[in-house]
Amino acid sequence: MAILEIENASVSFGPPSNRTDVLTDLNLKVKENEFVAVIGFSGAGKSTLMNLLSGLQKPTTGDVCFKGESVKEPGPDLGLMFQNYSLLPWLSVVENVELAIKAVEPKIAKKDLRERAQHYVKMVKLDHAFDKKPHELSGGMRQRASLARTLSLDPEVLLLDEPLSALDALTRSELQDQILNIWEKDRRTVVMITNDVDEAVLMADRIVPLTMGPGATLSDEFTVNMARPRDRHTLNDHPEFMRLKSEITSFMMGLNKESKKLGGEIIPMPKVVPKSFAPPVLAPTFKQNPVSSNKSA
Ligand SMILES: Nc1ncnc2c1ncn2[C@@H]1O[C@H](COP(=O)(O)OP(=O)(O)OP(=O)(O)O)[C@@H](O)[C@H]1O
Repeated sequence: MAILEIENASVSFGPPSNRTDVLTDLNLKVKENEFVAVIGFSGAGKSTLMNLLSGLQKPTTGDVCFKGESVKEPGPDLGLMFQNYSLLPWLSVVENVELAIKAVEPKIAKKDLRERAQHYVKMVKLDHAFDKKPHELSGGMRQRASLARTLSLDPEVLLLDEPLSALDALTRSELQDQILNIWEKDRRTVVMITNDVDEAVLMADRIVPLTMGPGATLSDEFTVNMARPRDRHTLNDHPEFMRLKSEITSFMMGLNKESKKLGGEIIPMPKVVPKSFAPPVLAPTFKQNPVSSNKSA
């Protein structure tokens, strides 16, 4: 049975007279302990999809179910890590995590609260930055703090919205490994949004492409039949990795071409002719150069 399921869902914004259909006919079944990557272009509706899964966004039609029950609102079982960290700037790393824990366990004792928060901060290897405020952290450290905060809710499903998008290649690899370690050790279920094909093949069991918007939908998935742990250093010699990478990349490029063909309506611009481009004539403000005036004399 699926732990998380989207059934024929769509999401539209705006009044009927000016409606934007962002997602249409979505169907997805995520099994317990699975790692599913959703891959899509910028603006396709990836964050809207994550909001839908987490209960932050209600479907316009259809349903989203967690363990067979309709998801009505966000809750600790579905832990969403946002793309833009969203840490509170006046709180330290450990206090940001404490705030999340207190939201689900308001009566937790102060000592337990600190211990629990520290446990998650250590898990993402930020021990050296317990008391630092977000502005004192690098982008990668903020991503880690944000991940620690999501993990501290102890969610059954981790919903990661492009968690590594703002990172340089080295930090990105390091955090990919940390997410995989946490997933493997705690056997959680993960749905991760990414726009990086290599990352999706390295990390996921299944990769589901999101087509281009408006009215984006999930297309047929790619199954990653590669044993774990996957060694990033030898991936480029792995025939299955190369095959999948090439197939997914061609598929995504095909989507891009298709959407350019469809979205080609050209709106004619009104013919506006400026009166004049000539600069205004200004009165001379400089004195005549005495040397040149001597020469001409
Ligand atoms: N609350 C809203 N009201 C109206 N339109 C919205 C709303 N939220 C999202 N949209 C529109 O839905 C579309 C998809 O947005 P979304 O943020 O889900 O895309 P995305 O794939 O996550 O983009 P990116 O990769 O750039 O973050 C965009 O055209 C956006 O303008």
